[in-house]
Amino acid sequence: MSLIRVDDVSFGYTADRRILDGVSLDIAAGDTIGLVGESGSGKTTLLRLLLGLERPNAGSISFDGAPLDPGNGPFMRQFRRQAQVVFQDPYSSLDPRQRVFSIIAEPLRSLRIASDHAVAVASALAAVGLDPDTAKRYPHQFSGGQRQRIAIARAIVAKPRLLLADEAVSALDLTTRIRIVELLAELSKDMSLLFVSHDIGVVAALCQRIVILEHGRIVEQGETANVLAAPQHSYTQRLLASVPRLTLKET
Ligand SMILES: Nc1ncnc2c1ncn2[C@@H]1O[C@H](COP(=O)(O)OP(=O)(O)OP(=O)(O)O)[C@@H](O)[C@H]1O
Repeated sequence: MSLIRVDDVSFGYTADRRILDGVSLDIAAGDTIGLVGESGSGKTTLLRLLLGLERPNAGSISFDGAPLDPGNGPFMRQFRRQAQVVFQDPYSSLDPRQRVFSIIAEPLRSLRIASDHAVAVASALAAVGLDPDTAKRYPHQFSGGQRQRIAIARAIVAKPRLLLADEAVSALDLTTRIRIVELLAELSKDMSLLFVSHDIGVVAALCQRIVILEHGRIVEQGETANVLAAPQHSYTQRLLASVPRLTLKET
């Protein structure tokens, strides 16, 4: 069964401009999906709809078979526990005034999860390959790659079933990017992953399926290897021709 199902969704921030147009997408347990498109194609907007931060103007989104209704508080609390997000910029996404422990434990507090927070934070730090001592320090004491690991630890501390990553490696240098992609690949064994990126090379290394968005419409989707080997749509062909390739082996 679908974890998230997007059914013929259209959306505009204003009435006069449609950003997403008839988008349908299924994310099942265990899926790793790369959502690719040029800047402005609507990737982040789709992610905002998936998070319940915006409502579709037409069509529907469901999670675990139930409508994703931002107005339904108890449902959204359950949903937020199960779907977490990592953003692009590890410098602005972590509160500089809080210690790392408090940052990572934030979803446990806000979702009122009554686990042992110290144990959960230690386990999340271990999962992202950071030393337990990290918890006592502040974000400014870490590099961009380490900060992104902290942001990922926060996203996985409540053991979500779906991780949404919005250009989560784009701000990192090449070597760090490869490490974080490897980390996400490891974590995706235990959760579904929707990885938003303009970088087809990273998606090729990480995602089993690829979805291509052009001007708010899905123009092509399928197994990444098949789509990349024989892109059917002219937009995908253009994207492939213009984006430099990156594979995990290029270290
Ligand atoms: N809050 C907003 N109000 C009005 N228009 C918006 C808003 N956010 C985004 N847009 C517009 O929606 C369109 C799609 O933006 P979106 O951020 O979803 O694209 P994207 O594919 O994620 O781009 P990028 O790769 O540059 O992040 C753009 O034209 C953008 O200007």
